[in-house]
Amino acid sequence: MKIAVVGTGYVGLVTGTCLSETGNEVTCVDINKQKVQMMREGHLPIYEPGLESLFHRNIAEERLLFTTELAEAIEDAELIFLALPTPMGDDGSADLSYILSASADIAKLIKGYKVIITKSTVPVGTADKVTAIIKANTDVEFDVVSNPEFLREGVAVEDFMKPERIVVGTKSDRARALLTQLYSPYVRQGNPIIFMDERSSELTKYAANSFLATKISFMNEIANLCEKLGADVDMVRMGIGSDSRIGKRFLFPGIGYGGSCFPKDVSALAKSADESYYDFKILNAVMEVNKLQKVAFLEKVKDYFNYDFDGKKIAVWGLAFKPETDDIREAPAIYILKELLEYGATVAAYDPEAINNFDNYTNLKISYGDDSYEVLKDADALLILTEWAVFRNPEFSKMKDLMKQHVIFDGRNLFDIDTMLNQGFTYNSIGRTTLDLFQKVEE
Ligand SMILES: NC(=O)C1=CN([C@@H]2O[C@H](COP(=O)(O)OP(=O)(O)OC[C@H]3O[C@@H](n4cnc5c(N)ncnc54)[C@H](O)[C@@H]3O)[C@@H](O)[C@H]2O)C=CC1
Ligand SMILES: O=C(O)[C@H]1O[C@H](OP(=O)(O)OP(=O)(O)OC[C@H]2O[C@@H](n3ccc(=O)[nH]c3=O)[C@H](O)[C@@H]2O)[C@H](O)[C@@H](O)[C@@H]1O
Repeated sequence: MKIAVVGTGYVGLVTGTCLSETGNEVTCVDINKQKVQMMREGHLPIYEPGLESLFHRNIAEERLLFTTELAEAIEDAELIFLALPTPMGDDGSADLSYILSASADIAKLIKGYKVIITKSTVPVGTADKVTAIIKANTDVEFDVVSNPEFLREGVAVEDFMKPERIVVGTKSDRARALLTQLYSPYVRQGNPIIFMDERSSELTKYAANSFLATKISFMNEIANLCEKLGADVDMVRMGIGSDSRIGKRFLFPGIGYGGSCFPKDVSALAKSADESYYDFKILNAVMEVNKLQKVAFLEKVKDYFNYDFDGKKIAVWGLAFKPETDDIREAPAIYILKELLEYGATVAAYDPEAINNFDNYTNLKISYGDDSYEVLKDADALLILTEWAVFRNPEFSKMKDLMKQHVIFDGRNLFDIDTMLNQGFTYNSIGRTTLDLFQKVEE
């Protein structure tokens, strides 16, 4: 099939590449000229495990092309995917301007039947808006389909190639047949393509992200309670996760969810509810808990140093909002590092992939190391903010040789508490240790 993908970010580039992998001819279009040039020269603009080999293979087979010209991308394509940003607007709702203006541009260019497919996360009613805009600009036949994407960064290729489900919102039989044909290679293991109306499909995406965010905020509150009650959240997590009605996944407490999606999507759903005069109480609590989680983590650090970071060096492991990505959008590290600098600390940070993005985006006056150990030299404490695999099994003796004070604040519960105490570290993690325990260790 001939396909156009509009927008080549984390979703568009993975979608385009994975659709070309099953033999489709895909042209990806982006307004960012530098990015398109880079991809034409065979370089990936993002770090995403497993993407590079597929990207090179399909470029070499001439099934994956890149352009800055919308007209060129959509000319022969029957299916046009919109993988454009839908960022959080000033009032917390989803900003649809990219989607609506691209739809108008597409409408002015199409000459024959097209299916315009929204992959971006968009509020309920967007398919209707896109349909109205296209209708106002062309007499050509078309269908608008909602096809939300559920991939996770870091495992995006695997998620796209073997999705647990594909959701398609359309009332058109013609579009349904085309999408069934397109996606059949991806559901050979029997995972369903779930067809529904456009509005239900649009809401499914927000409901999924909001439910996962709710699980995380719930566990963060359980973790906070564990610290007050002297319980261990990892034990509680295993205890409840083995109940299949609850499930093991997305129960990890930490320093709050980040990324380009959960924060904006939970907010957008709450805003949609508001606009419909529905008070979605749970969502408001989910956002509030998330906002406070990183604040509470930092509060422990501030407490430990009596709010005085004069002459203190803080080492940081992890800047990305999660491991296996270079994405730093809404990463808790941004808030935490800004605050540490405000309080006068010197900060040295290491992340395997996200340093460039972090530095370009925040421009903070911190130093960056080439590896986990470099940043530890003379550090008064280490903060672990992202659970990259490379941090999981460090040489503790080497760490101690480098650090001035053997203090670790672990925002991702990477280590066993007894091991850390035996190694001689003052160790604080999420929902497992309390400041009281610190004091005991020091006595
Ligand atoms: N990042 C993720 O893991 C997931 C994101 N989504 C949703 O997918 C959508 C896209 O997200 P990302 O890929 O993360 O965004 P992104 O910000 O990484 O990429 C968007 C791309 O669109 C390009 N662009 C902007 N205006 C354009 C135009 N008029 N024509 C052509 N290209 C244009 C930008 O230059 C950029 O390359 C959002 O709605 C997001 O909520 C859904 C599932 C997963
Ligand atoms: O709509 C989207 O963009 C995507 O959002 C999330 O994917 P992603 O943001 O890539 O990452 P997740 O693995 O979901 O993690 C999100 C945040 O939650 C945090 N998290 C996750 C799981 C957990 O148990 N605890 C926890 O704190 C992570 O550290 C991270 O900051 C969803 O998992 C995807 O299904 C969805 O397609």
